[in-house]
Amino acid sequence: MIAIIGAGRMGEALLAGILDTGHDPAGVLITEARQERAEELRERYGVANVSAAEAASRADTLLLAIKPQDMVAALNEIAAALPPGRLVVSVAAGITTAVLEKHLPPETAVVRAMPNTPALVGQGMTAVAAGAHASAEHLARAEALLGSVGRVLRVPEKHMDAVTALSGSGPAYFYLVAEAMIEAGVLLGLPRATAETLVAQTAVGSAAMLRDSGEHPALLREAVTSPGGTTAAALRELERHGLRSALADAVEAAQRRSAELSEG
Ligand SMILES: NC(=O)C1=CN([C@@H]2O[C@H](COP(=O)(O)OP(=O)(O)OC[C@H]3O[C@@H](n4cnc5c(N)ncnc54)[C@H](OP(=O)(O)O)[C@@H]3O)[C@@H](O)[C@H]2O)C=CC1
Ligand SMILES: O=C(O)[C@@H]1CCC=N1
Repeated sequence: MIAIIGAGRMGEALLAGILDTGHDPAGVLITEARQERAEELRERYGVANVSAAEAASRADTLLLAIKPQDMVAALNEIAAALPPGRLVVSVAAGITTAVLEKHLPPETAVVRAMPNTPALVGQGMTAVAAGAHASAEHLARAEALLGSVGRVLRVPEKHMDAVTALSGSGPAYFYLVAEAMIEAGVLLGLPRATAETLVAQTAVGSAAMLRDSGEHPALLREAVTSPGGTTAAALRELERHGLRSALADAVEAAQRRSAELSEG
């Protein structure tokens, strides 16, 4: 039995992705504070909403997808009802395995994970790091669960804030670029629907080549850039506006924020 504590945007992405892989909804519980939201998820996915204490007592694996700011209160609720031998996986930004362990019964196996929302369509990217009491079997169990909704990479925990800044928040950067490109197409006079189709498929195609061609992105970009052509003219403008340093500053800010969240 799996319990997802906090079925907000990330919790739902994981829930949908896990069920899509053929997992029986009867084997998944959710704990959601708002009744209306719980009812919506029950109707959409056929999963039952239970209290944190019931989830803790019934599920072998607890997946914590609540906001970092709500984490300590939720851990205290869970700890009171958690039998020995359970696995607790947290996807909360910034919350270290040490903080999780501190608020759970001694020796509890915890895994800190950082997924992203493309898990919803089975294309997630998750990094995992084991806590002090998680065995190889626990880590493998967390990897199998998150691997059902995309790729999983083991990283040392000291890299988790950087991972959060790059792949956890990363989809938002791509969506912002997509949004800006669509608006630019509209500015050039394209119908909005046409601009949306052109940008979405260009993103999908570029992502597939980036992942599957084995080529470095710089080489893929060069292949698009014909001498004296349109792409070179566009790229000069992107460089002039500091796209690379804007991204470096952005991921540094996200990493700093992730580290701050662990301070409560
Ligand atoms: N969104 C993303 O792309 C990613 C998010 N994460 C992490 O996932 C976590 C959730 O983020 P996100 O989904 O964006 O946020 P949301 O606010 O959408 O989801 C949090 C959910 O948890 C519920 N909740 C709060 N307290 C409790 C509690 N004690 N018991 C049960 N449910 C509770 C909230 O209910 P209510 O609305 O009523 O408060 C809400 O539905 C965060 O820790 C974030 O760092 C990680 C990777 C990517
Ligand atoms: O914005 C956030 O804090 C969360 C963590 C990674 C993506 N979303």
